[in-house]
Amino acid sequence: MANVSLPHDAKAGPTKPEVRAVLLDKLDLGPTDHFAEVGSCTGAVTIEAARRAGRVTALERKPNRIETTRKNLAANEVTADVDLREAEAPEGLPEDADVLFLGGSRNYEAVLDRAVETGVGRVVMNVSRLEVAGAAAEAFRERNLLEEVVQFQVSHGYELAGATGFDSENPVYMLVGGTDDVAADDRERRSGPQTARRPDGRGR
Ligand SMILES: C[S@@+](CC[C@H](N)C(=O)[O-])C[C@H]1O[C@@H](n2cnc3c(N)ncnc32)[C@H](O)[C@@H]1O
Repeated sequence: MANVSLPHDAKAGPTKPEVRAVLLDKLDLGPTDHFAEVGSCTGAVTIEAARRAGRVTALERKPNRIETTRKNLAANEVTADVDLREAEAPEGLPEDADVLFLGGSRNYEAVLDRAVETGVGRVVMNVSRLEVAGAAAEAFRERNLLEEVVQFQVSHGYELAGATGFDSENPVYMLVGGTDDVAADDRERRSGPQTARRPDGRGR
């Protein structure tokens, strides 16, 4: 993966590189895709998306953070047309997005409603708080958007008394779905269906 340079900081983010790697696999962006992002913040995801999609529309509600996105974007090489909007979604969302990423959770139900109305093919949301993850999974299900829930945690090794200890990052809940049946079929073929049950059939 090409490096992302983030010389400018924001109070939240950036989405960590390992999380971005999984996210990019789920977003499955191609050169004809219009990617929309809610909560661009440091721009780490915006930059990665702008190297893969044809167009990017990135929204951020906080003026200082959209400025951070802008500066970090300028410090990196990207190929897409990028439109940065200071807006609180669902305000400012484009009508013709193919892929939507919610990195920020404010108004997420209204954002998902808009995704359904405008027929966004793939929708992915990252959540770090347990209660928000549960409510958001329910909101995806109610709108018939949910295909997969992925939960993972990254730990980084560090030198500990001549051996290796680990520092753990917060777990991430990634909700993956969309309105695009073809894309869903493709993903299912590649990675198997969402398992509501454990392979041993015990359903936990
Ligand atoms: C966890 S940060 C996202 C980090 C980002 N992916 C990165 O790599 O820097 C969440 C961001 O979403 C923004 N946000 C939350 N809800 C939003 C909404 N409805 N519209 C626009 N921005 C939103 C917050 O201001 C915050 O900057």
